[in-house]
Amino acid sequence: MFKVLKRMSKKEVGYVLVSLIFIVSQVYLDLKLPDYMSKITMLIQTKGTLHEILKEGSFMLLCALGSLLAAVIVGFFAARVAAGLSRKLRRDVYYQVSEYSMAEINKFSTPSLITRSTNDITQVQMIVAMGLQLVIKAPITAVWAITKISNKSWEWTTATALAVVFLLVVIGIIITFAMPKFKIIQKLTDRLNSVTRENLTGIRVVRAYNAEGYETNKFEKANDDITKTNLFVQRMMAVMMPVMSLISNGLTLAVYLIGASLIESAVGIQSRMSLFSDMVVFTSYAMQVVMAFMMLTMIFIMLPRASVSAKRIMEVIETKSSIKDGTKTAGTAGVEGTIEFKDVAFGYADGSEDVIEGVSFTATKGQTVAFIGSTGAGKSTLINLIPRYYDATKGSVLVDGVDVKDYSIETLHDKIGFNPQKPVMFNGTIRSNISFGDTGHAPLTDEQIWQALDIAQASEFVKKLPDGLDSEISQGGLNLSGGQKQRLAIARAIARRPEILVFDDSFSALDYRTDKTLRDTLTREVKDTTKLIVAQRIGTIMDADQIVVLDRGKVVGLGTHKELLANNDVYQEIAYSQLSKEELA
Ligand SMILES: Nc1ncnc2c1ncn2[C@@H]1O[C@H](COP(=O)(O)OP(=O)(O)OP(=O)(O)O)[C@@H](O)[C@H]1O
Repeated sequence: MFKVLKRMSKKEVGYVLVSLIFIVSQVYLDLKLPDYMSKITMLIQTKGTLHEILKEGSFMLLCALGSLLAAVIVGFFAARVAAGLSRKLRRDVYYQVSEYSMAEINKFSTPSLITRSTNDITQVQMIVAMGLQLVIKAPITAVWAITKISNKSWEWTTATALAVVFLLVVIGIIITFAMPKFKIIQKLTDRLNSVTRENLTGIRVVRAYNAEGYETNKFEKANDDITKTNLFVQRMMAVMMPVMSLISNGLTLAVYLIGASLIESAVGIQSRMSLFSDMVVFTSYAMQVVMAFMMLTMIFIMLPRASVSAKRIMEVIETKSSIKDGTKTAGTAGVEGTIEFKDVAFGYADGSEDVIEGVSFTATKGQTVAFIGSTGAGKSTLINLIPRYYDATKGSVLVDGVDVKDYSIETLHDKIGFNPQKPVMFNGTIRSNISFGDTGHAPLTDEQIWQALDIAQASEFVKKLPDGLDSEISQGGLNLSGGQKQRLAIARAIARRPEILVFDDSFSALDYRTDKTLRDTLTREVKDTTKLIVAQRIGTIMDADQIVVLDRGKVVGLGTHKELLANNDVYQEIAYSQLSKEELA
């Protein structure tokens, strides 16, 4: 929690300090009220004039108004500090996560990162807003009120001390039982998010497989768990409030009982009067002490959950990306467009088995290099090493003759047009999706966008849309077909005008004819661009300059279609399972 608070800006610290002045004034004014009450009581008993009573009453009213004003000002500053801090935290989390490699994102999981940047930050915001008012006010009030009553009758003081002890016991019980529950609430929120997210993103599959019941059970379990935990905590709170009232009312009663016996045993009207006035004042102060402890209890209730949240936020902020940015902003002259893998190995987790081993090959400028292999052979993993979504654990990946680790990430990504296995579309228009991403080139003209769409075989369907390039694309491209999304994603990569184009199974949703036309157009129109193509279909890669055959993470064949068909068992097996001898010839 402390680490989170340290992230406050100087201005916010300034607000806290100013609030401090107003909090002290508020406590001072609140504790002044009983004095006026005492004076008014005395005046009434000693038959003071109406003018005198009104005068004291006006001061009392002014104090109350002053206290109210101070409370409003503190509330205003507290809200500003809390909102400012949470904005900063959201920003810090966002920027940190943007720098994460896939390894860190997988480590936290997407639903957890979403909970951390929303719900967890809200918890911290709430505790800061309330804490600023209560954490500072409660102890000041308690100490100040105690000093005010300590010189009165010891019987009354003892009664107050007993009430405080009771309060501490209640707080202790709450901390012991509720705190562990609060700690798990955030984890349960993560789970609920994860289950809901999975169900929503996979809704079509869920329906198609009549798996609503199964998914509902999963959701109900997550929902029940969080509800039970919340109920437990709320019940504790529900018991706590009446117990607190009981203690404070019991204290008032005790003060009056003690007062009655003290007054009875006092001699003379004057001393009785003074005792009565003391009793009224004491009750007020005692209430302030009890109130202060109640405020502290509120903090104790909220603090554990907020500190768990703060820890979860700091975990994200303090986790550094395993991908360290390099410094180079240019490749070696004369070898532009070259990609070289030198004895590369990679495993997903520390100590886990390598899913890629001893991979070596070179693709030169303008070449098309294809990767083929059975499911899980490591094709996607291999090409993910080029834009450094993961870093090779052994060997090196060179782009333009320079190790990818030595490039600044921005330079490296500017060289690559990467097309992941699942095409990703963003909320916006076709234009915004194609001209997505700053490449350092001038902004794309409509002509360039249409050219990219032409190459990607997407212009035909875009032209048919009523708003052409300005047609809306909904989040995730839900209003597009799988093939349309793939073509737009391919157009986006081409439009970047990169040195290297990487297609991870990007032609799978295209029919054979479109697949062939697209590849022919690519070869013709972007002939100087190096193309790396991962594919399942032999037809897609037959014309490649080089084909890398992968099997269980190892290169088991390297050559042209003809060479591999003649002498590579794995390639032959894949090829003959898809096409006839005549088609392959
Ligand atoms: N994020 C990940 N964490 C751990 N293991 C992974 C991860 N992604 C892939 N793997 C494992 O790495 C191996 C290679 O997977 P990869 O996705 O590279 O195969 P692929 O050849 O592209 O398969 P496909 O053709 O089905 O896409 C598989 O055994 C897979 O289980």
